[in-house]
Amino acid sequence: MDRKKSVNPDLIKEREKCTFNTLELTHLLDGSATKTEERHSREKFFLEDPELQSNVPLEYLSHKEKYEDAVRKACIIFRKVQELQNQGKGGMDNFREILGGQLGSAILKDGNPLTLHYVMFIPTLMGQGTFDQQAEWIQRAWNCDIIGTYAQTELGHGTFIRGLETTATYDPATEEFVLHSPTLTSYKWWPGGLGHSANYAVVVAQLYTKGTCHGIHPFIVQLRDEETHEPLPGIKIGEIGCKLGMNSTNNGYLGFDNVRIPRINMLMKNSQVLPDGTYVKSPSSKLTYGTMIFVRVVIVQDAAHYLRKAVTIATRYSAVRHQSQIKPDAPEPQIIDFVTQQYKLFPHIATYFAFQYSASWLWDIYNNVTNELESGQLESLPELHAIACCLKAVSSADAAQGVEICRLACGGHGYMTSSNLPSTYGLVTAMCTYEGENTVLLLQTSRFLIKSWQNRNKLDKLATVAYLGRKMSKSNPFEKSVEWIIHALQQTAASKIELANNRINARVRNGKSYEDAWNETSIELVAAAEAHCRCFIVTTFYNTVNGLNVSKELKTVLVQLLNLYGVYTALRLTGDLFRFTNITGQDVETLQDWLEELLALIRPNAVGIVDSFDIRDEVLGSTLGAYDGNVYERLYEEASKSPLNSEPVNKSFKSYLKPFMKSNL
Ligand SMILES: CCCCCCCCCCCCCCCCCCCCCCCC(=O)SCCNC(=O)CCNC(=O)[C@H](O)C(C)(C)COP(=O)(O)OP(=O)(O)OC[C@H]1O[C@@H](n2cnc3c(N)ncnc32)[C@H](O)[C@@H]1OP(=O)(O)O
Ligand SMILES: Cc1cc2nc3c(=O)[nH]c(=O)nc-3n(C[C@H](O)[C@H](O)[C@H](O)COP(=O)(O)OP(=O)(O)OC[C@H]3O[C@@H](n4cnc5c(N)ncnc54)[C@H](O)[C@@H]3O)c2cc1C
Repeated sequence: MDRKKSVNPDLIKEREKCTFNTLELTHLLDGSATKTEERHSREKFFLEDPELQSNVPLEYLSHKEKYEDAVRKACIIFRKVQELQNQGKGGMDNFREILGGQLGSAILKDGNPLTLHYVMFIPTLMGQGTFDQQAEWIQRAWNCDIIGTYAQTELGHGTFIRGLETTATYDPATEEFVLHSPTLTSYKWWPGGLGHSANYAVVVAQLYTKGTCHGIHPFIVQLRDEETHEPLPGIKIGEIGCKLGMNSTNNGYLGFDNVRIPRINMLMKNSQVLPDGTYVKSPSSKLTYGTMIFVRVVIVQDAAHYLRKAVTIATRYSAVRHQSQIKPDAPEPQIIDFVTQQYKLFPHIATYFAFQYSASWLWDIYNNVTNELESGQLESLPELHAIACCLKAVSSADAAQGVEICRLACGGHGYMTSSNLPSTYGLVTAMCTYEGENTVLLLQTSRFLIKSWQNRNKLDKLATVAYLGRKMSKSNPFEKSVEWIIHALQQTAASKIELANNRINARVRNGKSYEDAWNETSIELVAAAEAHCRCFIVTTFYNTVNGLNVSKELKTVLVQLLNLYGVYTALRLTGDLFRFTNITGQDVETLQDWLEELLALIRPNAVGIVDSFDIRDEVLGSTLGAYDGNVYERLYEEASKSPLNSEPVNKSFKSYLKPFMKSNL
């Protein structure tokens, strides 16, 4: 971070007030001082590369130019990643940062056309391919001799993947599969990089052999000539057009007209088609869905990273922006001194920590369960699926809302693209839809919760739902503590699950089918899954902070953030607490007082906390959030980049305005 330039005096004062060592927190969040150093050197390596600089702000480029610039940069980025990997530097961290919201979105502000190659194509080859298939494909993919994507969603179906229409029909005479798109709605639609970047794809299609449909399976399909990049015969391919955000990701469409691929291109780790067409079943049909779990897991971390960028921008801006008056005749205060402003910002700072700790927990569990699956143990898969679904849903939804609140907290200047908040919102809100639409994912979690509730006496091995098996008391006396909040959230989640279960049963007793009863109860089921997830996030935050070995000063701040997240969550669910715990109106006032106390306690450290995130100015990419706080100079400088300002009079004056003004005389 360049700290030499003149820094806004308000930010200097804020930094002097900070009561803890910001570097200690930076190291804690990175994992260690060495990890921080590695990150700095990685950032320098990428961000100071002259080939990765942009002269013209992205917004002023056409759709085509944006794509072409993104491909150019993506190639440079991944050449550099390969360089680092070859030097044995960084491993997985390089991918995490360059593909995710931290470093990746600094260089490719509106998405990376090669992300899917790394985040879904290679992981699917690894997770679904046999050893032979891995040997054949992974090295080529890894070297980027081929570029792939993950083509699952179709025009007609994204959520209900059992309803996909693309067919892969086995022909034993030639030992080939014939891929076909029988309808317009069966065209693949959405895959990142599919439009013009990828030449291969993992295509998810309905497998037919010996006249029987065996459901959806993944196939490796070549789409374009490896030399000329021309689409292969029978392949109809293109880009789907402009979107709310992510306009450089080259999302594409794809149709097949009886395209033949060799038998060995079906990914056969879990189920196989033998040369004579005999189908060998997978130990679990859900193993085909493995890549989706992986991506949901990494999205939680990504959502946290985008949120911390947004709160850094809005908090620094709020410290340098002066507006209005709190007392007559007093100077205009920093807007961060308005308690409503603190309420907009600080709970989202705390939320970042909450998501970060849940994301780390989830990543570890994901790796454990993946190892178990490798050795044929499938027992933990449903719990992993359930917790990954709700964490992906809640973290993406809250991060999107948090980014939008940060934008609003920056007033008019937050609406400028140069604040980087609109584009960050575009990237984050997409997460609510991709990799499983959030409502749908919460319903997946509630499926697991209902089953867990029905088996609540046998839950000892299931960590995330263990509380359902404990006797909980509605009369647990109120205390101003996170322990009480966790207990209240458990009570709430358990009661909501129980109620939803009872409502389904009642509907079934009244003659409804289980499926209709489920649909009629689905508002409550979603609410139950959300309550369960929020309870999990607070509990994980609590367990993590309690287990940390840090200085007293830093611990104090982390406990304040934990308390703030807890009380903020509890107050968002006040109605539920009245229904399911013995809380009184007086207790809610106590919680409200506590929230306000915490905002005041966090206020002197707010800038220090976001400084500890140690996000370089280039990564923030914001006129409002830079370390030096020179907001107005940056806004003015950015305005000068508008192509309209390159000439004093635009030609439209002569063509339209002047004749129009004259004709009005
Ligand atoms: C060396 C290699 C280098 C590579 C390194 C890479 C490193 C990366 C680092 C990280 C970088 C961080 C950056 C992140 C950036 C992320 C950017 C990503 C961009 C992504 C773009 C998005 C891509 C996509 O959107 S792809 C398409 C995704 N599509 C979906 O998600 C579809 C959603 N629908 C479904 O999942 C299903 O259809 C579902 C679940 C809704 C219903 O399925 P189905 O009808 O079959 O099931 P049910 O009948 O409802 O249930 C049956 C049963 O199965 C259980 N189940 C369902 N799903 C799963 C699962 N996934 N796993 C396990 N079990 C599952 C379900 O619960 C039921 O169980 P029961 O017991 O019967 O109740
Ligand atoms: C930016 C972006 C990138 C993407 N990248 C890829 C990619 O690389 N590869 C790929 O294959 N796909 C990709 N997708 C597709 C994405 O995975 C799907 O859009 C997503 O899974 C949602 O499916 P859908 O669009 O069919 O929504 P729908 O299912 O049609 O959702 C519409 C509404 O219906 C509701 N709904 C649907 N089913 C149910 C249900 N069972 N119960 C209750 N409500 C329901 C939803 O809650 C939602 O409100 C991408 C999408 C986006 C936006």
